[in-house]
Amino acid sequence: MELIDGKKISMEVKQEIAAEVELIVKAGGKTPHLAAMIVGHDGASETYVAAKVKACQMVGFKSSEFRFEEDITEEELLAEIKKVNDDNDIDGLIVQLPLPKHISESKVIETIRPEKDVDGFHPMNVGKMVSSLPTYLPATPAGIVELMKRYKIQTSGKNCVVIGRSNIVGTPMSVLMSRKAEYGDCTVTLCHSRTKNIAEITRQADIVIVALGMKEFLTGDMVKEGAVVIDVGIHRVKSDKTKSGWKLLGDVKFDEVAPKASFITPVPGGVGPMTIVSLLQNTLLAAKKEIYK
Ligand SMILES: Nc1nc(=O)c2c([nH]1)NC[C@@H]1CN(c3ccc(C(=O)N[C@@H](CCC(=O)O)C(=O)O)cc3)C=[N+]21
Repeated sequence: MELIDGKKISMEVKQEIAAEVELIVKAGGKTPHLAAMIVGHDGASETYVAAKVKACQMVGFKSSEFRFEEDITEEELLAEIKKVNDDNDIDGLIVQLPLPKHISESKVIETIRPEKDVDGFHPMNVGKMVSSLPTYLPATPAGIVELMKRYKIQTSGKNCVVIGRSNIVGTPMSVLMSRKAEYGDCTVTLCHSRTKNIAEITRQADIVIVALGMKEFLTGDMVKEGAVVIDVGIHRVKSDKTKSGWKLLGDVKFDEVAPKASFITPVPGGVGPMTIVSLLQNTLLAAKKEIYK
């Protein structure tokens, strides 16, 4: 079993991005600028946005945070997004999800200009992805692909099972793994809450990508010997064994699955750090105007 070290790979990619930013700035180009909007005071969102700000600093990007109270109206939030759309200094914008119930996520996503949608959530960019056109790939799936590429994991012709059909992970992940591109080329099965006999399906998988948001869902008996296992889940649970009193668990029962896996991502230190790196990569593409000229 080999552990896929997302922390280490994310550092390597950040160094590559930093080197490129340095060249761009030396040549008189624009410093890439990523903006994040966050509504309310959710703990996990705070951690994530703080990590994003730190990552921007590491690679030499400018970053901005826009914070709003839980009771901001949808109209007000959309107006704020339009301001960022028109701000020529800002290359990329992400609006931290989930949003309070009175705000429509799809309206928010559709208000972000596709040129600045570095999450890759706008229907225009989703459509381009599905059509194999150049676009910003959704951050988590793109990070997973980057990890598997760097560990030289062969995917062509393999059986890939994705568990979870969210717009931000499961659905785009299944698209990326199935398409005929320089990576992917798998036979993909997308499982979800209505799937029958899920263990029977996952036992056929050469690659299992688990993104359903249920703590320790994938158990040892559900995977075959030698499978590649990618854990997208992140759950904070109480623990009396750690200094902070908390620990993180994934969607995979790590201790049972790891001994059977050929490669496996840990939580933390697997997929999470790569999500942030993908946002940086997309922001660099946005600053260079490589997707939308
Ligand atoms: N518009 C939007 N875009 C997102 O990309 C987005 C979002 N909303 N909402 C929430 C999810 C979640 N997400 C994570 C990113 C990094 C870590 C990460 O760095 N995790 C560390 C641990 C961090 C910790 O200690 O909590 C790790 O796994 O090693 C986790 C989760 C991005 N998301």
